[in-house]
Amino acid sequence: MGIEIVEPNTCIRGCCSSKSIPLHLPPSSYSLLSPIARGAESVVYEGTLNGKKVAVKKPVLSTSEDIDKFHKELQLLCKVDHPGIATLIAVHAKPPNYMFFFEFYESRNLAEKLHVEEWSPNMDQVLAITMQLAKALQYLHSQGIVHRDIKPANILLDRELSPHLSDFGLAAYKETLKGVSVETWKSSGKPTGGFHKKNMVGTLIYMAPEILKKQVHTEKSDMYSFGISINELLTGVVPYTDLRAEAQAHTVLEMNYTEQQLTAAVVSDGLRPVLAGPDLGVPDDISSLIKKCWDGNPHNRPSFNDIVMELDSILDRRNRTKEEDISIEKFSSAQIDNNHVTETGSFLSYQESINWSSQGAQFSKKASLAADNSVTRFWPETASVPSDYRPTLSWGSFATCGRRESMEDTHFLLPHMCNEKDVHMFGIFDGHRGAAAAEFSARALPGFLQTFSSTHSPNNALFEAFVETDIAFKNELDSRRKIRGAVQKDWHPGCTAIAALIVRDKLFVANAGDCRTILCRAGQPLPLSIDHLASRIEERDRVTKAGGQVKWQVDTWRVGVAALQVTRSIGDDDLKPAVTAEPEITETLLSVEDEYLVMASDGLWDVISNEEVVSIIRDTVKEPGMCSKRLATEAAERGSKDNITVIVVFLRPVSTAERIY
Ligand SMILES: Nc1ncnc2c1ncn2[C@@H]1O[C@H](COP(=O)(O)OP(=O)(O)OP(=O)(O)O)[C@@H](O)[C@H]1O
Ligand SMILES: [Mn+2]
Ligand SMILES: [Mn+2]
Repeated sequence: MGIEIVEPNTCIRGCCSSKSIPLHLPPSSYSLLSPIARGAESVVYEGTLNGKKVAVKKPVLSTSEDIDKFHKELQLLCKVDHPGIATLIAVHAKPPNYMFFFEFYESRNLAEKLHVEEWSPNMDQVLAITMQLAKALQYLHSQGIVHRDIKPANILLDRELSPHLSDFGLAAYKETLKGVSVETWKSSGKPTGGFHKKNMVGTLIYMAPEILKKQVHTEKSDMYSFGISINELLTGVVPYTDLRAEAQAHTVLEMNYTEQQLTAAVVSDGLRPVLAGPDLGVPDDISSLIKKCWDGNPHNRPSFNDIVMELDSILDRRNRTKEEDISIEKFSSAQIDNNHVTETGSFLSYQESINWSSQGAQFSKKASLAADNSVTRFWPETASVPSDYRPTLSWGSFATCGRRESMEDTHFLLPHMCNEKDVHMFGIFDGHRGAAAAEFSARALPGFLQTFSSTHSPNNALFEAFVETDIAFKNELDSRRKIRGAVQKDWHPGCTAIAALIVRDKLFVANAGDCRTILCRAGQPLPLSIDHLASRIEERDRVTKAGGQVKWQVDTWRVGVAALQVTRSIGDDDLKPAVTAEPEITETLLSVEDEYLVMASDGLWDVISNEEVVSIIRDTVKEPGMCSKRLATEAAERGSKDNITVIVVFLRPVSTAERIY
């Protein structure tokens, strides 16, 4: 890229040097644009270097130990060069600015790709990624380097979706690890915490049992994390938050465990995530390779030389059977074509075949197309004194139909909405009289919000988005009602809805119905919505004034002939306008005291109080998906009879130490 290497090309201490990577940059050659990730140990920016888009990793350096760490990471990065490893282009290794400049990888990290975008790769893509990673690790190990933090969040994908291993913050030379063991440490007499922080590195769910047992970290632990990560790639679920639990693993997977219990289960009971198997179309040879990688005994795990060889022969076998398949396919598709004409009409009835999600998505698409025409951004920064505070988000969700036969809850997760780095939105919809309204709204509402973002304040945009979603759904139903037999005339599906919108340091929660959002602030739950139930006097009055009927029926106050318990909703057009779609909205200024948000459908709040939610999370691995699952499972155990959907959004970075214990 034509950056001149200024001799001597060494760091200021002289411990790092490189022939090809410039270690000194003229300040005019680079600039930092916006931050794209805030980790526990660094901030990663999008930036430019000599006009080229790059990722700039700027470690947080507060102690001299941190600076040692920077030099250690740099020494390693100067040594490695492999297509499966994130490419270091240049470095600024002089005080006060310590920065790594990396090739920019456009398609995010694998964790976001799988769990935020909900990407489901096909088997060819999985195998290509697995092979490239295995080769990168084979190379690293051949150089005597152990990575120690292999996990999907540290696997970056380029445009072609090829993986590049990144984050050498914990990597080390094999021989330097040999000196550290529980024995040598014990004699030094330091408190236990120090040992854990320094040596129990990585993220709990990817950690090999020997590390959890506080034995020494060897290169064999990389194979373990590799196995867990590839299994996650195949199943698409975060380890131990799996719905597809097999009977034998089920007891522990009920999520009734704390970090310590999970550790104990992994170490002593040999607990592992549910293995990707034939039900997902995963061939046996791949399943058994994963099993070998996560064997409890490090000596039984294959080396990366073995793994690459095994993958080679798996790919080989696959290519051969593919050739056979193609000839079979040609034959059978010809047959289907012949039958096609006679078969029409024998499919599902029309009513069943309406896909309400995609109807909603169409509205969303139309709305966003309209919004794209204006160049305006989402609520651009105004002149009025904005605070510097920006929450650092991580999010996860869990949804289960619980004891019900069908699932009528839906939700959406839209962090960094429309590529706005400081605008995020999350929502839950709890359907009744069918799932149609919930399915429609989860897709339509974000699109409407977007349309109003250029003309309305966040408050008003949320309000209008709820109202417009309700109108769009009614129109959609009405037009179906005109087609004979399309939908039943007396069918009036509805849903409650809650949406949380974060715009920089402000949080807006809009609610219609009995989903609920709480904020954990300085360890205490702060409710951000009030349930709209007919049992509330104000709501009962409002409904009656608007022409609705509220009666005590069976066990509680209910609205109309439909006997609805909630007094606000989207849909329910037989009860409009009394049961309004107009939300109540709260506005909260966020600050460092704010820890996380919990949003959930009434299936959770029926049996768990706000305070209990906070104390359960206190006791759970600080991973939002796990917290969500733990809460939902707890609610199910306590006898909740409803569908349960939970979203947890952390607002502060969770340090590596907290993630472990
Ligand atoms: N070269 C890159 N191109 C695009 N995105 C990147 C790049 N490097 C890092 N990122 C983004 O920044 C995130 C954090 O990077 P990295 O893991 O190197 O930082 P960290 O501070 O060590 O984080 P952690 O909290 O995981 O220890 C990555 O998960 C990825 O989303
Ligand atoms: Mn990382
Ligand atoms: Mn790191």
